Amino acid sequence: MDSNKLLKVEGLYKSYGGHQKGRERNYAVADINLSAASGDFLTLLGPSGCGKSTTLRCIAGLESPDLGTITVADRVLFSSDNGISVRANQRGLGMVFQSYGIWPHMDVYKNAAFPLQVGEKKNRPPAKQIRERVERALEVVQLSDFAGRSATALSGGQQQRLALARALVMEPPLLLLDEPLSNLDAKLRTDMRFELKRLQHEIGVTTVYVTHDQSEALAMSTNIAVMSNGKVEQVGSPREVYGSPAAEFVARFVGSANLVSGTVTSASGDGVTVKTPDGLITASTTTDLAVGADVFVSVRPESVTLTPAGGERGEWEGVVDGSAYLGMTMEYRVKVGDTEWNVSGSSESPLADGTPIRLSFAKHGCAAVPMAAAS
Ligand SMILES: Nc1ncnc2c1ncn2[C@@H]1O[C@H](COP(=O)(O)OP(=O)(O)OP(=O)(O)O)[C@@H](O)[C@H]1O
Repeated sequence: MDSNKLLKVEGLYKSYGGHQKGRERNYAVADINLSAASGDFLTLLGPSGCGKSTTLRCIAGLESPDLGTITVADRVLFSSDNGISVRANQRGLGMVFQSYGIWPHMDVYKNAAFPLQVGEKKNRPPAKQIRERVERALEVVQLSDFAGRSATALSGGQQQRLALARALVMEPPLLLLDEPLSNLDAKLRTDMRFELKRLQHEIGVTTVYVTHDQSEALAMSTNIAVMSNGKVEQVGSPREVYGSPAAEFVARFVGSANLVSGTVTSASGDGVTVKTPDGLITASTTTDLAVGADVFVSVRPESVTLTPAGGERGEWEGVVDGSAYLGMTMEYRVKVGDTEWNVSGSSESPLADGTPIRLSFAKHGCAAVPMAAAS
């Protein structure tokens, strides 16, 4: 793994509830390998229970892993091989969780200053430095004008920013955020997405972010680790995991892709042709797929073009089975053979339900992934 990385998680395993002799250990996360370069925004994305929070809590020092190594800025925080386990409050990391943990009896300034004022007096920074750091953090999150206000008199978004300020006063090398936007209403959540990304970029603090919301992950991250069942399925840029999923789970979970099964009939470089019951389709792939391999082709709704069809039935012909007007775009349900497809199209000249149509595909929106053994 690259030694220039600010965060390195290697071979991380964590099980809960002890181990019963003779039974196979049940890992909440197993063999997690992750890294983040300085300034990266790494998101752990996956469905409930896949192990995102466990991974984050192991990095924070709130859980003790069974095995593995965790290094931040060349400092080993945990190593099962070397018996190292630095306590959470000694790791110097910034954390914000779903419940912001803001003290209701303190004003905004005192809340932000709190982490610098706890602990033994001899370890605290001098008062002048505390003041400067708190003022800087409140300025970054644009709460300077609220310093004297009671924390309970803040809106949800302002409380979220205060929690962030409190994590930033420590000037941590790494910021850990566990679903910090999940308590906000939909509109504020979208606003805070931009805000958080702007802040993170401005401060340049390396961030690990946990969410199950794929649009949040796509909008904010430099890298996304897609997790399922305690494992990392793929790590890549938002464009990579959305446009070139490497595994069936990723294709299903990220975006609302159509998955069509078929067999590879020709393979060249990074492209394959796949025979499906409804026709041939050309797709890109990031995995080595041989002729004869069973695959799924993931086709993004926006990569399909619908044109009215008539006369003889041929390849990739179907019927509009439902539609929804979404302003700029139309969302269509299209019946092709036995399958229902999701297709988005322009709302300028909408197609009526029951219209016979032909589907064509943009190759860059079609990605072939190996069929998972269990499916
Ligand atoms: N304290 C615990 N004791 C026992 N099992 C736990 C504990 N915490 C988590 N688990 C289990 O470990 C697995 C991973 O949980 P984790 O909270 O890491 O998932 P997650 O992806 O963060 O889910 P969510 O999005 O719902 O928070 C789950 O099966 C969960 O039930």
